[in-house]
This record gives sequence, structure tokens and C-alpha cells, in this order.
Amino acid sequence: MKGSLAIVKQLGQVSLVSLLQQSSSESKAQAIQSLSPSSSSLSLDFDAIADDKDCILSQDFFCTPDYITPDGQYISNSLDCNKENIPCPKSPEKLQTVKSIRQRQELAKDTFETDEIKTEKTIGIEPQRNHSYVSHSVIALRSRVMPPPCIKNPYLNDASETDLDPFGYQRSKCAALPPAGILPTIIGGDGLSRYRTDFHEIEQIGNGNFSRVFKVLKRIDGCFYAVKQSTRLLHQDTERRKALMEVQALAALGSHENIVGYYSSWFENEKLFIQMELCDHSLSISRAYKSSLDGEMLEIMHQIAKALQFIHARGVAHLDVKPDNIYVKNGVYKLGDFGCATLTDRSLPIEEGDARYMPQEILNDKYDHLDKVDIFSLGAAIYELIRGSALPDSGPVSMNLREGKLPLLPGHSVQFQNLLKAMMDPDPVRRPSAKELVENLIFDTAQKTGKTQ
Ligand SMILES: Nc1ncnc2c1ncn2[C@@H]1O[C@H](COP(=O)(O)OP(=O)(O)OP(=O)(O)O)[C@@H](O)[C@H]1O
Ligand SMILES: [Mg+2]
Repeated sequence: MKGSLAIVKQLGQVSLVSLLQQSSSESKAQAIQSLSPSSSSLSLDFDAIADDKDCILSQDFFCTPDYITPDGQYISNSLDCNKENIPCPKSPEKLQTVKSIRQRQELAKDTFETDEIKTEKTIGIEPQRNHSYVSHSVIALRSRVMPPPCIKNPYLNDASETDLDPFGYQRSKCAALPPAGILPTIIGGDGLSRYRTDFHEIEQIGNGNFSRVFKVLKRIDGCFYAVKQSTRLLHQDTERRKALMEVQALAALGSHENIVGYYSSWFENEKLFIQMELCDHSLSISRAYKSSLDGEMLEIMHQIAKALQFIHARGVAHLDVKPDNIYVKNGVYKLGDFGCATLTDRSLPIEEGDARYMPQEILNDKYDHLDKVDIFSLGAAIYELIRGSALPDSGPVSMNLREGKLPLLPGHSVQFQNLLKAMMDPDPVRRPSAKELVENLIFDTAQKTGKTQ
């Protein structure tokens, strides 16, 4: 045994599993003790390894050389997920024998056979023992061997489902979303972060009530994107389902010039990540975005009305139209933040957005004309931009607005003020639809006189 330990130390590589399997518990302790003093860089969790002697080493799956992952690598990944460019430890040269290859192949075969039976139970379940690198890898691998179920998008109608059945055997279990515990949450649990692997973070560009938004560079295509991350940990499936509604709405709607572009999304460490088109900034009132020009306000109104016409035609209401959620990119205005989006037929839960921009009927829980809620909110957003200061939550100003009493706006045409008044009419039926708004002659006139250029 002494001889083999000497070889181990000399080669700088350890095959501890076989070592521990062969040794009695007493000789394990001796072996460990004799290793420790001269190899201080190796501080392995031997108890964990001994506990896991029937587990499989990650390298057995990935066909990498047999070596114990240096302790430092695991610790740095698990303690500070934000660190980038952590250098990969060099794998020591491997002494390969035909026997060791065959043993490994058999071991892997056994594991995959076991996985077929056990995967359904392990998906979506956090590993119980965080101290073992081996257990993390096995669990992460299992979730990849058996991909998570497809999720039915509630914003799409089901016409195509008869021919194609992407939900397969899970249909009976999930009418709309998979059952509790099954949504994937453990990406990143093995120390591999999709966010860190695929993107280089440049800077934070936004802050919402529920999320932070970062400007990132995608490593593989060299393009900039915005990635929105939820700030709260989404522990429960119900929370994850709710968060998912935003990406499902974006994905179902498809692309439109006046809607922020959607690329992809994933869960990582119990947070939802959404990769989107990067815009220059939002119209947030905190940026002192004040304009007294009819032309500019008309341009914003016209472009966002087009976005609303597009989503309303697809049966979707945004329910959180406000300056914070209108972004600008190269002079083009885009509607973003679909976190409150719902179906106008009220077949999905309704969560109203920022109360400052909500009409009275929503505060009275009347949801008959959800598309017209967006028209009111757009009117309120435009009014706020003209006013140049944030609308109050409550009080006489907000009450007057909800009653359709819009103060006079000096410097703005009567035609424009009347349109704004109509958009904020207390009766949703009398508000123009998005289509009527887009087709309003005021935009033609503005274009002809060059005001919207
Ligand atoms: N694609 C983007 N490009 C540029 N900036 C963005 C983008 N998406 C979001 N932002 C910025 O990040 C801020 C917060 O984003 P977002 O509104 O989506 O988060 P939220 O937590 O859902 O917000 P809320 O508090 O309104 O619910 C936005 O107001 C905007 O300034
Ligand atoms: Mg927002």
C-alpha cells in the first residue's frame, strides 16, 4: 500500500475510489494521513468520497482522464458563480490500460440503465448533499439524459396539435404546464452556468421590481443582447410558471418592429433568464425624458399603438404599458416587459400592472375590455411624458385622470389633446381600439408636415 501511495503522490494523480475500495477503514485513514502533509494543495472531502463509493465519477461519462477534480475548482465555482474566466485545471497525463477503459464502459452502461428508471424522479429535485462533486455531476447529467417536458404555450391556439404531439405521454398529466416539481431548475447546480458560459456580462442597464437587466455580449456570435434575470429565487413551481408567462407571451407573439425582440430563455439556479434584443434605453421618467413636442409624442403613440394592434389581434393584452416599459432603439420605440401579459378572452389569470396607469374599471375588478386597458395606459404614459414628472399612485390628480378630466396641455394641438382624452375615457367602450388609433388621421397630418420624422 505504501508503494502505491508513493506512486500516487509522484504522479500527482489519484485513483482514490479503487484505493478506498480496497482498503479497510483503518488503512483508509492511514492512506489519507500519509497523503495530506506532502500534498497540501489537495484537500479532498474523503468522507464524501467514501460515502459515494457506489456513485460514478463524472469523468466516467465524459471520457476525460481519471483524476480527482482539484478542490479549488469546485469551491470557486460553487461559492462565487459570478466569477468569470476561471482557468480550467490541467488534467494530468493518464496512464490508460485496456482494462480500465473496459471497466469504465461497463460502469457507464450500468448507470445509464439505472438512469432510465430513476430520471423522472430526479428531474427538478435539488441534490440533497451539496458536499459531493460527484453527486452534482450525476444529477446534472441525469437531467440532460432525460430532457424536461415540453410546456404548452397558453398564448398559442392548439390547431396544430392533432398532427404533432410534442407533449407526448405527459399530456394527461399537464393540460397547460407540467406538474409540480418537474420544471427544470437545476441548470447551474453542477457549477456550469449557461449565462456565464454563453455570455460575457458588460453592465447592468435596468432594474425592475422583479428583475435586473444586463447588457451582455454573446460569446459565440459576438453580438450584444439584453438578458433579464429574476431577482427573487423562484422556489415553487407556481412561481416559475408565473414567471414563464412572460417568455411564453413573447415567444408566441413573434417578431414586430415595435416589440422588443425575444431570443431565448432558461432557468438557472432557480432564476429565470430571458435573452432579448438590446435597446438603447427606456422612456423612464427618471431619465427626465420630457418632451413638449407634439411630433415626438405622436411618434411614440403611433409606434406603440402599432405594437398594441399587433398583440390585440393575437388576443393578448399587455396590461403594463408605461414609460418604463417602452424602450428606444435607434429612434424606434418598442414595447417590452410582458410580465403582466394575458389573454383578452380572460382564459388566463389577470395580474394588472402599475396602478398609476390603470383605468378605473381595473381597480373595480372589471375585466371585460382588457385591450382597452392598454389604450388607457398608453394615454396615461403619454400624458406623464408631457407632464415631465411621475404620475401619483392616488390622490386628486390620478382620480381626475381616471374620470377623464385631463388638464389643458399648453403648446399641444387641440386635435392631439382630444385624442389623448378619448384614449383615457372612463368608459372603455368609447376608447379607440389600437387599430383605430393607428389609423387616426392625426398621424398622417403629422407625417405630411414632417413632425414625426
Ligand atoms: N431589452 C432591453 N434593452 C434595454 N433595456 C432594457 C431591456 N429590457 C429591460 N430594460 C431595462 O430594464 C428595466 C427593467 O426591465 P423590466 O421592466 O423588464 O423589469 P421588471 O422587473 O419586469 O419591471 P417592472 O418593475 O416594471 O415589473 C426597464 O425599465 C429598462 O430600463
Ligand atoms: Mg418593467
